[in-house]
Amino acid sequence: MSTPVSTSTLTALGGFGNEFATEAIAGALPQGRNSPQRAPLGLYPELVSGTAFTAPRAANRRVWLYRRQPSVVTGGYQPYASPHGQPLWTSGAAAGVVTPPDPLRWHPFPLPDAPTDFVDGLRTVVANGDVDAQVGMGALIYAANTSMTQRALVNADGEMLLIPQFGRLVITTEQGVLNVAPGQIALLPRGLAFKVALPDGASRGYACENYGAHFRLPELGPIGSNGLANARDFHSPQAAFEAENLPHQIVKKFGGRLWQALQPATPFNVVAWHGNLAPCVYDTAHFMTIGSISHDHPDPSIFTVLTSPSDTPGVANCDFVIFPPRWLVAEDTFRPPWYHRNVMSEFMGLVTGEYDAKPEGFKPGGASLHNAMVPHGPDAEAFERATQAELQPQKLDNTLAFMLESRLRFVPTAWAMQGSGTLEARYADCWQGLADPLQGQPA
Ligand SMILES: O=C(O)Cc1cc(O)ccc1O
Ligand SMILES: [Fe+2]
Repeated sequence: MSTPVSTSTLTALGGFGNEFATEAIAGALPQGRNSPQRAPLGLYPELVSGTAFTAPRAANRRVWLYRRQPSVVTGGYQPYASPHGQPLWTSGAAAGVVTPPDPLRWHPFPLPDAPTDFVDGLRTVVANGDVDAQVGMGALIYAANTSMTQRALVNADGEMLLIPQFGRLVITTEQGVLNVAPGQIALLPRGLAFKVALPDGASRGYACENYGAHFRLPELGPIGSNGLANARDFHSPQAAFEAENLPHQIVKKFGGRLWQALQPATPFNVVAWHGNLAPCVYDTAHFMTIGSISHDHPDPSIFTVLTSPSDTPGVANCDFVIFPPRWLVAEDTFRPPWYHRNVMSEFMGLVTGEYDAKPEGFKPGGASLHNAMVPHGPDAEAFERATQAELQPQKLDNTLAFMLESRLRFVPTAWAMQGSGTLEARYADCWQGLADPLQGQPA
């Protein structure tokens, strides 16, 4: 059942993947059946299936919408062309360039000069898999300065995880309104219409377009029944619809391409809904972080917020992992990440502050890529600092980095490698200062 919870801005529904029931007009939700002969208020029932009808009950996700007009009224689509064009939101491995076996890092991505909204401000940085196979994901950056007003986005290719880096987002969805600030994340189901307003003006952040299985909370194993991201801290909106029924352009991502249609009425016309497929917001400040209280640096899987599984148990299509403020107390331990090579591929971004493995070179609004088996770890400066430090309890504060980790190698786009102008030319040099301690000693 849905539990109403109060936040400062709205009364939201607490829980992850819960069976919620919400109505913007009392009595709008049918009782005892999903599709009565005549639904209350004459509304149209519409079912959105986020999983196959026959998916196991524990994984099954769907929502019933009760709306003023069903979404079939949108009508026909044309290929999308905005005033500025949007060829830079590409999908899957096939749309990328040849992937070098080097570690890659990007300076903060630029903000637009011209008026640019969320849709036109999206850029694919790296991607893997294939939208039609429902496998893989894209890691994107958005940089925008204009609110979407009479324009909505529908992504049929994947769910979208938004990670604002600066500037708040107000996201109007078919199922209600989400307020998202940096430090928080939003998860928007595949196929849901939404539009993004920017109350602070300019705004930048990261997006994960997940073509694969729904993000879910990870298993907790020996951690037990509490911890990491707790289900109750995810908030879905109450049903809300736009009173002003204005025409909207619908931009649809479908099969790796963008399409547009003009409909005479708003798609944000859902008066009531019930189900377990819903957009939600999560504040990373609520993450219950676990770490070593003896010695050694644990695997970063302890920081998993959400995971999109693949067909192989334990091998993720995508893990969304955060590095939040936390205490370091491990004794006789090299505290930053170890030097490593990983069969999984790692894309990282920084929302705020410093990341302990790269205190200087990795900047908020930038990104890094360490693909499968690409060696990486602390830069020479971080190594020097960590090996010399007196190991007092230390608070890593005012910081938030994240990682999108995937079983599939990430392929950078031409925009990431050239167009953005932000690829660091000599990232790998950050390790050149790592001296050989046996240099000069007799063999
Ligand atoms: O490479 C990185 O910075 C991410 C990372 C962090 C960590 O604590 C352990 C392994 C790992 O890949
Ligand atoms: Fe790593």
